[in-house]
Amino acid sequence: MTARLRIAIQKSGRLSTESQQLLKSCGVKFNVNEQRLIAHADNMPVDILRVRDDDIPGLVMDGVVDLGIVGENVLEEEQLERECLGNASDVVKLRQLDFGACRLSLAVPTEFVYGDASSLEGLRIATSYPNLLRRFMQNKGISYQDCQLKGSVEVAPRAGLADGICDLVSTGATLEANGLYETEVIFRSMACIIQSTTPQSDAKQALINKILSRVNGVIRARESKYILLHAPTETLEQIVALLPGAENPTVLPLNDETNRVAIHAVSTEDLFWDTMEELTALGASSILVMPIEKMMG
Ligand SMILES: Nc1ncnc2c1ncn2[C@@H]1O[C@H](COP(=O)(O)OP(=O)(O)OP(=O)(O)O)[C@@H](O)[C@H]1O
Ligand SMILES: O=P(O)(O)OC[C@H]1O[C@H](OP(=O)(O)OP(=O)(O)O)[C@H](O)[C@@H]1O
Ligand SMILES: [Mg+2]
Repeated sequence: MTARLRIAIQKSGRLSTESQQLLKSCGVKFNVNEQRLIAHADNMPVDILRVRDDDIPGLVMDGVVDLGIVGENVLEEEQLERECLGNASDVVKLRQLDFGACRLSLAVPTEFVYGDASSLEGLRIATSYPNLLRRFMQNKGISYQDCQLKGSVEVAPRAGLADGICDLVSTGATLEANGLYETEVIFRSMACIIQSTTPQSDAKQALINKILSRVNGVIRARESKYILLHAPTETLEQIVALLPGAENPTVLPLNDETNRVAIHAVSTEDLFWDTMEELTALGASSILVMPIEKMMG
């Protein structure tokens, strides 16, 4: 009997819904019970472990689970931490995913006059990412005082705990709400899927390859659109040139029309309103932009 593949995802937080959605889109059928930390897929030998995101890199590095979905920020921080302690920190990053975009940034109170990172020389910086912060400051040759907090880092300056912070930013709304401004990006991050370096049985590796190939297909499909339109033959070339990434569209005749054709194309990018307007100006009509559910080959 094949041992079940174990995949760790965040239990609840910024990555949990999209991690579950991604696996479901790859055909892994499971139901999450809020009380249970493990969900068994009923159509594949796959178990989903729902844990704190900070624990995911370690679980993969230690071979407790086979795959994990986690932010690159958390992965990099854990790798630096383990390297610092002289512990093994190997994982294989299978691919970056298309969600969880954020950046780890330095930020200071609005009234702080910031020139460059050396403005923080000798000051206290609050962070949940002490290793990423240390690497950045060491590379710049700047010394500072470390104030490690697990959460609510943004309130540290106002609470008198620190002079600046190093924390995750996406829209910047949290910084603004706390009277801080972003001064320096030290790490850019997306969610990623990682694999343990522990050798797998052939059956398990085949299942990992299958899931990865489906992940690739799901993400390619999400990044693509199926476009249908009618075009005058005389502006056909200009119209095709406007369709992003659609090098070889299908061109079909229209019933009872000699000077207009139908174009079917897969575009690797979304078609924005501006392009739609340019297409119409070139005589295109009946323009349909449709989502693609799956892609392969
Ligand atoms: N504002 C954001 N926008 C997008 N992605 C984010 C944002 N903040 C964090 N992330 C990404 O999502 C991951 C999880 O963020 P979240 O805030 O849910 O973590 P957490 O509070 O540490 O959760 P846990 O309880 O699992 O430890 C982060 O490590 C980062 O990769
Ligand atoms: O720039 P913004 O769009 O405001 O996002 C940044 C905030 O998002 C994350 O926290 P989250 O809201 O996930 O809550 P948490 O602090 O409980 O993890 C992060 O830790 C920041 O606090
Ligand atoms: Mg966490």
